[in-house]
Amino acid sequence: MKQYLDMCEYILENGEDRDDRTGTGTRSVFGYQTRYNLLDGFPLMTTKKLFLRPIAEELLWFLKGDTNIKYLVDRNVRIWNEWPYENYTKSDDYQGETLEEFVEKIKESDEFAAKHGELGPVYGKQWRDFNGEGIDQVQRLIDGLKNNPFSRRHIISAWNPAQVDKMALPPCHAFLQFYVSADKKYLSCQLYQRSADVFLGVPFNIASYALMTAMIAQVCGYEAKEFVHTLGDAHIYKDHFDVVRTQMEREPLPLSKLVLNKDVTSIFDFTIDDIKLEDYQSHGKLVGKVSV
Ligand SMILES: Nc1nc(=O)c2c([nH]1)NC[C@@H]1CN(c3ccc(C(=O)N[C@@H](CCC(=O)O)C(=O)O)cc3)CN21
Ligand SMILES: O=c1ccn([C@H]2C[C@H](O)[C@@H](COP(=O)(O)O)O2)c(=O)[nH]1
Repeated sequence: MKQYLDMCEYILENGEDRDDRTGTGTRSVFGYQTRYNLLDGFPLMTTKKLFLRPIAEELLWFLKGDTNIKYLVDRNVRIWNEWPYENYTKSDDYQGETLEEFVEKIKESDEFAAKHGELGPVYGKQWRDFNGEGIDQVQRLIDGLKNNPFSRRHIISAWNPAQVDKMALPPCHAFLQFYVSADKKYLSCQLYQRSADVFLGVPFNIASYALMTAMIAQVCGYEAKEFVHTLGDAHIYKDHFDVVRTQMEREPLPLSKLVLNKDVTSIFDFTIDDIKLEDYQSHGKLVGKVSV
């Protein structure tokens, strides 16, 4: 995934240093596009070790229309915990619990999770029930891809101006479009991501949408071809500069292969056991702090 490393280099060399909402500070460029040919292999980063499981669990959580971290916490996926915790520390119920203690309470109590594990109407809600009006964008997408492949309206939007204020974090990967090849063999996907944490978030986002494209392709009778990733504010947090430079010194390795259970015919029927990665090779893990 040389494209990704080239992007890191481009940002470090050409970006402007800016303050940001989290207070960490970033180096950032506006507008950058990378393309991943899914026929070459599955684009899970090879220059640092990642696991597909949390990424796949998060995608299944979106597809369920779920917006409470309990589903993720129950499966030991930690990536969304900081945001409800932030809100909890500001609530009347807060008794000085650490993040770990908070997560333990989410796991143990449905009631606590219902009250404090909600992220608001984030991705899953907008995908499956846009604006709370029963509009299932995923189902419409699937129907459209099957029945009207050459439509230019194969869109999913997580960006909902009427509800962004109610979300713990407004959607970053916000606008998706799909495209069927002229011979009706291949499906491609483009994502517009308004804000991109290039070290932590972007490797997750690439793998997540590559996986989603493969799942949608399977249930619609296509083969996944290309993922086009278009970024708005593409930034590297200051406290990631060193790990990113380390990563840039590493040679990309051959890509892994995604294997989906071929018996699944509805996008809503996939489970984690239907999603397997083969021949994943990577360099060692690289750790960076997540800015909240
Ligand atoms: N600043 C920031 N960056 C993000 O990427 C981000 C947010 N905020 N807020 C919402 C979500 C949460 N995301 C996250 C959060 C944490 C990791 C992370 O820590 N990844 C580790 C592995 C974690 C694990 O496997 O449990 C990594 O090595 O990539 C990744 C994406 C992506 N998003
Ligand atoms: O899927 C995701 C979700 C979030 N991010 C990053 C991008 C930014 O660094 C933060 C969000 O902060 P905003 O101030 O709302 O832009 O999270 C990501 O890269 N991928």
